[in-house]
Amino acid sequence: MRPDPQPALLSRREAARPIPTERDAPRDPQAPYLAPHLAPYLDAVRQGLLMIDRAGRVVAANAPARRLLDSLTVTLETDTAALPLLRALRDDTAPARRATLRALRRALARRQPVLFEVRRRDHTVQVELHPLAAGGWVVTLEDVSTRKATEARADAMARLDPLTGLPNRLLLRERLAEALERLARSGECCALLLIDLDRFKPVNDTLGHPIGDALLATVADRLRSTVRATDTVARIGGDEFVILQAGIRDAAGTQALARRVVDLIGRTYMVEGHLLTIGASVGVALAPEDGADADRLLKNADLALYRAKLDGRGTYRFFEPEMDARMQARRKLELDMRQALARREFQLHYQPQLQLASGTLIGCEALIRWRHPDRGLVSPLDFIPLAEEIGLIVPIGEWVVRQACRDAMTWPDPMSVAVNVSPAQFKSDRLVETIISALAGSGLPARRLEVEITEGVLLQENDRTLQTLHRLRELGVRVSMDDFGTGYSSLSYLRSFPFDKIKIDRSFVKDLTSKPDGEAIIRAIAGLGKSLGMTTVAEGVETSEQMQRIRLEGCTDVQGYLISKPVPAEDLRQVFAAFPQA
Ligand SMILES: Nc1nc2c(ncn2[C@@H]2O[C@H](COP(=O)(O)O[C@H]3[C@@H](O)[C@H](n4cnc5c(=O)[nH]c(N)nc54)O[C@@H]3COP(=O)(O)O)[C@@H](O)[C@H]2O)c(=O)[nH]1
Repeated sequence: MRPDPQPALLSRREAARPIPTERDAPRDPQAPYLAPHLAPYLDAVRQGLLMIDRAGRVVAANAPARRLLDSLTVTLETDTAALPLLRALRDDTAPARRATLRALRRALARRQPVLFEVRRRDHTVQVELHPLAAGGWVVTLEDVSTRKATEARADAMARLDPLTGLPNRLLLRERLAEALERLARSGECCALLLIDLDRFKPVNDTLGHPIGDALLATVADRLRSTVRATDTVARIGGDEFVILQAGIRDAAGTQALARRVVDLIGRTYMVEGHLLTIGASVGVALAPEDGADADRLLKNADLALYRAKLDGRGTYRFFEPEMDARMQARRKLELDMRQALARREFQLHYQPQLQLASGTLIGCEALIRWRHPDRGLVSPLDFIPLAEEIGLIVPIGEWVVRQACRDAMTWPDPMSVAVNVSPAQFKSDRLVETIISALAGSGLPARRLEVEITEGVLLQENDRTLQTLHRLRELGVRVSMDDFGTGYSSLSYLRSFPFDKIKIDRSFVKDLTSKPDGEAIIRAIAGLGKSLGMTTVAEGVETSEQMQRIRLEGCTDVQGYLISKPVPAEDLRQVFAAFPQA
């Protein structure tokens, strides 16, 4: 069969007709120029279909097209002129309408395809115009309401935290941008309160994630309950929340809110039968004075939060410009420290320890120094805390152990070397392997190495820490408890691990001559060491009188400026020569 030469939607007779004018157009809405035998097929198509002839008139429409136009409250009459019809497909909002009409006009003039959406309340119809090579247009209409609703729902979900239902970081940023824009117009202020939960991690780690999740949901409820409807509470990280306080006149209201947050979060929780206590640290930045854009405000609130944590947590701090300067200095120190190892800027000084009974030197404590290219010799007090915080203490500590073992190999046997080991090194899992490799690499016998730990080490993950200490002891390495008497539970730690040595903190030695109880404390510690079979070293001995008293109280060893200040490895030979050999 030969193909029909006529356009599919028109009968031969109809196609041969001249293009109707508005005046002579038939007015039967149910009878467009659709070939009757094709109508059922085209009516069954899901999309609406309109044909516009060269003269710009709608010459064919299927049933879905009519239905869709109906839903948009646009009446399609047979032989309607297309342009007014398209104009009637206006969006509800003026800017969208203008944009659509502009796009339409341009497309019609240039005979280019064009696609736009028409929204009427809960209806959205997508309209697409395709120019035909022979003149005229095909218009398709499609109801995209469901798809649009699904997209809108997904869009909303992408802006919410699924656990708490609070806005997430994305939505917070949008709200913050809106608030900052309003602020520029209205002269009002807004505040950003960055909230970090204190002691949340142990809850998660010890009781499991379901309890942690339930706790976070309750925290979210408490925060929601304490803000106004115009404020935004968001969750932007595991245990990080933000309150965007909008439309404030001064900082007093923000201060009251920050105080309320700290108090509210610090109250006890009952979660699935567990009585829990956590806390909150809050950093506050005000706009516009602390920043007129979202990034700066968040950064400054973070600096204030850092300060709140440094000041003991469970409190709030407002941003102050000096915080930024301090943070910059800290960042510079961090950058320099990261390079210091590779540039060999660290060095070890050694401070000898004297055995009182024999009068001989029995070993030295290794104390790190940093020879900074601009700042000169930097005290460990100025960089070890930061190195611990950022984890750099692990590689630095490794270097200390290796270097100390190498140096101690040059000293007379049985002189030992003591190295300070930080809590972070215990956490890293590498400590035992590092020590084994440092001993093997240097040839130093394990009995000549001593590890000094403080209470901070024993405070963390007790079982694992004790396991590590026992492994070191099995190797033959000695373990001593540093700064004894300064912590909360020094005594109880003596029961948890059989230390070889107790180092009495130098504050007790300082008090020896000035406070009446000074002597009694040193006597008690020395007695304790003796009964437990541990040696006792008094630190910070600066005068002969102190040494005399310490000897009388029963301490076995001393360390301090009286014997020698910490000196570089190359100066040790001189120090050793001043004392009798063991
Ligand atoms: N994790 C690591 N910590 C280390 C390392 N090296 C040092 N440190 C710790 O830094 C703190 C400060 O050390 P430093 O400035 O070296 O001070 C030590 C001595 O110089 C000082 N001392 C010794 N005798 C006296 C004295 O008679 N008077 C006086 N005023 N000070 C004296 O005491 C510090 C030794 O303390 P301790 O470690 O408790 O024995 C300090 O906490 C170091 O531990 C390192 O490599 N890793």
